[in-house]
Amino acid sequence: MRNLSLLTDLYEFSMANGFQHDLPDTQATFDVFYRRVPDAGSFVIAAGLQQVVEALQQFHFSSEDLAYFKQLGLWDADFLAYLADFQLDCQIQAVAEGTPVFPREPLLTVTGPIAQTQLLETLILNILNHQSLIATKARRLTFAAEERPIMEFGARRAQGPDSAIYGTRAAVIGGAKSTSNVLAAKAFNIPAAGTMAHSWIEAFPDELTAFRKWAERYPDNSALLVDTYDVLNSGIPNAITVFQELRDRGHQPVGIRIDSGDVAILAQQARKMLNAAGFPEAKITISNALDETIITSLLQQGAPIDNFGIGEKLITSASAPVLSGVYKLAAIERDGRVEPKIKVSASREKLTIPGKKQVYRLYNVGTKQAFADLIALTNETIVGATNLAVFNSNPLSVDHHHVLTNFDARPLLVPVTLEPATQLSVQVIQSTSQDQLAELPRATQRLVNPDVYPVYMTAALGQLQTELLHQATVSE
Ligand SMILES: Nc1ncnc2c1ncn2[C@@H]1O[C@H](COP(=O)(O)OP(=O)(O)OP(=O)(O)O)[C@@H](O)[C@H]1O
Ligand SMILES: O=P(O)(O)OC[C@H]1O[C@H](OP(=O)(O)OP(=O)(O)O)[C@H](O)[C@@H]1O
Ligand SMILES: O=C(O)c1cccnc1
Repeated sequence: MRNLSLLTDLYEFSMANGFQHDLPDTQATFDVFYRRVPDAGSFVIAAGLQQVVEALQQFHFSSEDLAYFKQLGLWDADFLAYLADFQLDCQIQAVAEGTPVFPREPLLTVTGPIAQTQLLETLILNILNHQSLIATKARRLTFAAEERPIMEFGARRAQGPDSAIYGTRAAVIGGAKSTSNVLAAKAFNIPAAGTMAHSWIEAFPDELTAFRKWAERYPDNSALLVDTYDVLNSGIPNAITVFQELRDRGHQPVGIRIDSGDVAILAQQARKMLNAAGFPEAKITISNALDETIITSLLQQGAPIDNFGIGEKLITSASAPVLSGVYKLAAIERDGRVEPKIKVSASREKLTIPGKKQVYRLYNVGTKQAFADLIALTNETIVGATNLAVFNSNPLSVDHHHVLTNFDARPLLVPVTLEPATQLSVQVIQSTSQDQLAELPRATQRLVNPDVYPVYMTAALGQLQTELLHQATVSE
């Protein structure tokens, strides 16, 4: 496992050095949250916690790191000695991977000595922002595909090895069923899947020979790529010939892949031809720069597609390539006294929510129907109450005050162990993610103009935010 402890911005070290001197014995709590959902969706699928845990388990500085720091000449000997003996002493709380999370609510919190918590900012954001972005994109694609299987095909177009490997992991959390990426398949125990490239077809004297050679070698994995020359006049007729030969030898043909042209029309024609030839069970896979808009359109056109192969638009989240998750100071603590902190900015949207917090998912009583989330201070007790006054957590909201009645509340942030522990498989994460999505109002999940899901703050938290905002603006 790599040590990623230097994968950070220089200023984190510079601040940590200063904190060691100027704020000794000070604990801090930072929150990770985001403000805007990529692709104008309504939620993000949280992903990457496992890799955060692994990075933190490894967090230390080697003798080469220390030699490099010395050479930089920026920090004093005390701080270098502190880094040499570095022992991470932070507590992490986080939502489970695969949880749909909404703007402004913390999906991970870090509490510990302020120098340490500051040092972790960039690394934690790097991991969570990437995987959550790709998991969210995969969820959109899965929604568009109406749960038809998606094969992740993006390794060749990902932005380098890490984004291919961890992007694939995130894609499966978001709903992809298999991957062509062998390293990711092995690392995360994901089904490895694939068909063939055009080069296979081109390398033989003709298409029929290429299909036959493939079927001889892989009689039970005969997904044939039919668009190298002419889908309707050559690709499908040749595939049918080979499927008949396979059946005569006692094998079940898998299907075809179409990778160019008007894939709705070609899939319709292909379905008719395969059915007429006695292969109604042969699957049709489509690929070629697919995204959720194209998939929605293809299904609206009635294209009889069984599987989607999706590469570049998934692995790079091409239409929305950034998730701007942030890491903001929520509180500091000294001599047992907690001091909540707020960041006021010229843009009201960027006002942070102060204090040590918990996030609750609220359900209609006795049901699994979630109707809102609630951010509360950790020292508040949230039970299914009648008449709980709350504030909208969106500083731009107009309907600021609400009263909630009769709900069940489930806390989302749970303690995360940094001790070695059994990992959940990505398939289990995918399936619990789907269960959690099923709890949300369906209209929050649609791809275009989804309903806004309310995220409230308790009255105590709302008042704290208002007070701190007032103090900060008065003291300016
Ligand atoms: N019926 C359709 N409706 C909507 N989008 C489609 C349809 N058929 C294909 N597309 C999409 O349109 C885009 C362009 O398709 P086209 O076949 O022109 O691709 P291309 O990459 O230019 O062709 P080629 O792969 O042969 O070079 C692709 O993203 C493809 O998935
Ligand atoms: O378009 P994407 O969503 O990224 O899906 C992956 C693409 O990668 C392959 O094309 P490529 O031209 O690289 O190789 P090929 O010869 O196998 O078609 C495949 O045929 C898809 O078109
Ligand atoms: O197996 C496939 O069909 C495949 C793999 C990667 C990229 N495009 C297609």
